[in-house]
Amino acid sequence: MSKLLLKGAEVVNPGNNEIKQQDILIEDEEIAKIASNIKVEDVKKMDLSNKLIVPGLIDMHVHLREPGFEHKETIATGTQAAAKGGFTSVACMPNTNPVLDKETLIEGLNQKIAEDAVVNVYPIGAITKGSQGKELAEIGSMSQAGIVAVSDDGNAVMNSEIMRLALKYAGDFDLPVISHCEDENLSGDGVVHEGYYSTVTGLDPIPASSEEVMVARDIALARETNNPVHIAHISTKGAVQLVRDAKKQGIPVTCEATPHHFSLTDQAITSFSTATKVHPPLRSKEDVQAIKEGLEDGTIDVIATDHAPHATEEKDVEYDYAPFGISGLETAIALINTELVETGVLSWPQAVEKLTTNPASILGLDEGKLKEGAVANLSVIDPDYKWEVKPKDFVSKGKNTPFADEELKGQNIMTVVNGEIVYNNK
Ligand SMILES: NC(=O)N[C@@H](CC(=O)O)C(=O)O
Ligand SMILES: [Zn+2]
Ligand SMILES: [Zn+2]
Repeated sequence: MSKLLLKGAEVVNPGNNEIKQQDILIEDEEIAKIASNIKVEDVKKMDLSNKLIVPGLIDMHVHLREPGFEHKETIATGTQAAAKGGFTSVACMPNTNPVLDKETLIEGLNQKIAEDAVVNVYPIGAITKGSQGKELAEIGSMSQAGIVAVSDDGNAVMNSEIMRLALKYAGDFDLPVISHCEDENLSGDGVVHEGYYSTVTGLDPIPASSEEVMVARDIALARETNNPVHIAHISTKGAVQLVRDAKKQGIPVTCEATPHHFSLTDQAITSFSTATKVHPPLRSKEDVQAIKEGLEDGTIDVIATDHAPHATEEKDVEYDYAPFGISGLETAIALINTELVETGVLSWPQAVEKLTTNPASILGLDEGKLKEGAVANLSVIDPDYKWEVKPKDFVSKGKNTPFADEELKGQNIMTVVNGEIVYNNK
């Protein structure tokens, strides 16, 4: 039996908002014991004092790009980036080529995951065939193949009747619908948030209403069907308020925010760097403040990276022509620590809840808790570690980050998946 004893770490328990100094003993793939001062013989020991141990983090929104866009990312490189970032599980979006819209494609992906992934990967299936928004995809049979949600992420489901049917149909299989909220007519050819900085840069604007009308629509559909909708990458003040009000009425809606949307405002676009081009666009100072308030008061359930890697040559073009997306897995923990924990917006247990138990409950995963007898999925975070973001050091193929050369504090230093150390920088 292989045994590993993690000694003296600050163990973060999201459930009861506490941090407690404890040892954790891992035997094979299980957490055998959590207690203070565990004494055992014949064991590999690691001193982790002043480090945090958190339940394996779950990123419920990543783009792994396989099949079809292997030049941007693969299951191998994307999951290695996840492991480095402290994530032991990711849910991957179906906007690949072909779009993951049927059982055989999910089965093919599962095969690839079994061969190449270093962390747990849960596929998300498309809502509509080809994510074209016209006809429902084979949600029922994809559910047999193990998808954890459906989404046409990257595209809006513009037809409200299709979205209503999707909610009902997905509900029959207990699958949440993850909505990329964007009214494509309002977005038009826009590339940045509509406001002061779109005016001064002359870049084409995307109004906040493009997101908000769809959030309002999806809330109405969730109320009517009583099936859960999860709003991806929420980014505006108005959208946060809509979700807050909906939750008060008991409507089954949840939402997530990304690190880039709580860390950066649209001022960043004045660099004209295509690394700042993302869907939804980086928003105003007031919107960023509202995201932080939503995280703090629980309106925003989840922090997810929306890891959207693109090849350097694809981003190395004029702003209008670059693809939307930010490579996020390897900077998430540092941004959460720097922007939310150090500033008092969230405690570590509160942040960890949005990275473990909350996404697990939305996706129906039996994960996200450190407890004896559970599979050993955990990460070790050094909250004091200062480092500079160097995209060339990313293990993701996507070097597209707007945080290049920034000094951040906090980083994941070790990741354990199913009892095995898959990343170690201790
Ligand atoms: N977020 C992005 O800017 N891009 C995503 C699609 C998406 O999440 O909508 C991508 O697949 O590149
Ligand atoms: Zn999206
Ligand atoms: Zn996405």
